[in-house]
Amino acid sequence: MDTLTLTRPDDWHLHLRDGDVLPDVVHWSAARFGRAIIMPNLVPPVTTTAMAEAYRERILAACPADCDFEPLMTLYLTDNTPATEIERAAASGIIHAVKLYPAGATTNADSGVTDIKRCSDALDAMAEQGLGLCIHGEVTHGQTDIFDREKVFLHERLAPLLERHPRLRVVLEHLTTAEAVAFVRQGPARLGATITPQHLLMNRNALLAGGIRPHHYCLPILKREADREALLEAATSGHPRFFLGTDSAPHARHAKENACGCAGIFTAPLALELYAEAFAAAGALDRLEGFASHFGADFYGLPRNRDTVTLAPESRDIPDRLPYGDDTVVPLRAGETVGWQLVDRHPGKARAS
Ligand SMILES: NC(=O)N[C@@H](CC(=O)O)C(=O)O
Ligand SMILES: [Zn+2]
Ligand SMILES: [Zn+2]
Repeated sequence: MDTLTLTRPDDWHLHLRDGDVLPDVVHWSAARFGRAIIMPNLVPPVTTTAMAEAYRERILAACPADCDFEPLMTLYLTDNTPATEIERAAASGIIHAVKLYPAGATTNADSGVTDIKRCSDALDAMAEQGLGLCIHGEVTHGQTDIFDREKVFLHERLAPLLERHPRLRVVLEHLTTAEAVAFVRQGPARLGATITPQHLLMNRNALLAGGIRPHHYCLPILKREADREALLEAATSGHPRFFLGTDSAPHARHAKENACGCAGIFTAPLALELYAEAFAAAGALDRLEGFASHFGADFYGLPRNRDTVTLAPESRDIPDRLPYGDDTVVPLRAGETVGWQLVDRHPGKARAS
């Protein structure tokens, strides 16, 4: 089979963490993607423009010397984010979205929003400034079944939010259900969505059948096979409001292999390769470039990348563990293989600006 050359893709949902693990994490993404939307759920969260600027500098310092990776920063929305902070963020030129974590919904979401109506001023300012809202779309009230949290969020939270803020651009992150796919399709042109490789390749059997697999635990949690099929259909459909967002989310090995293991799957070392696998299995490799390299940039109003990456359909072994500061991290497919290899990157040629 032939190699596959694509416009260099971007990752519209990425966790890089901070501190001594940063150099161990960022190079994987920088080798594959031109830009990435960097999630702000650090401890403490990135709630101000000044914090985002400092974090961006730390990311750039941790990048390999020859890379031209561009971190697109985000702000962490809280009940108290003032409209002035949104204006500062928009004026900074380095912040490209604001992230809504419903309080308690996921990893480091404790400072998230308790009631989105408290954020009306900030959301108005975002619509005014053209700054989009990225959403972890799950309700958090304890009684809602974990498998229903996304579905309930769509109708109880997202639909009213879109109505109250008719000019706000929204990205519903990491879709996991057929309901979410339908919601986005029926939604307005200002509603986009990202899809992860794990949700294209696995259903909840991969988490729970024949033993519990903590490295397959992420939020929103893996759903049924019918949901996976709907996601794969959406991703490979050529619909321009579905685009790539890996949600690569590293955690130290012991924090995952734990009686109370935390949520997040580390896919950065093989993320693009996993998408190629999913698209190849669907017979839709010709649709990968739109999903991975065009639609996200178009939605964010940014120029498409000019350079390319090349993948070959050759099996690559994935190590059991990878370095993670003083610790190790277990990537998806640890001790197994992925069916594609990154063979070449043609760097240097900048994006149109
Ligand atoms: N996806 C996850 O399971 N975890 C993410 C947070 C998130 O994106 O919800 C993380 O930061 O670890
Ligand atoms: Zn999330
Ligand atoms: Zn995430």
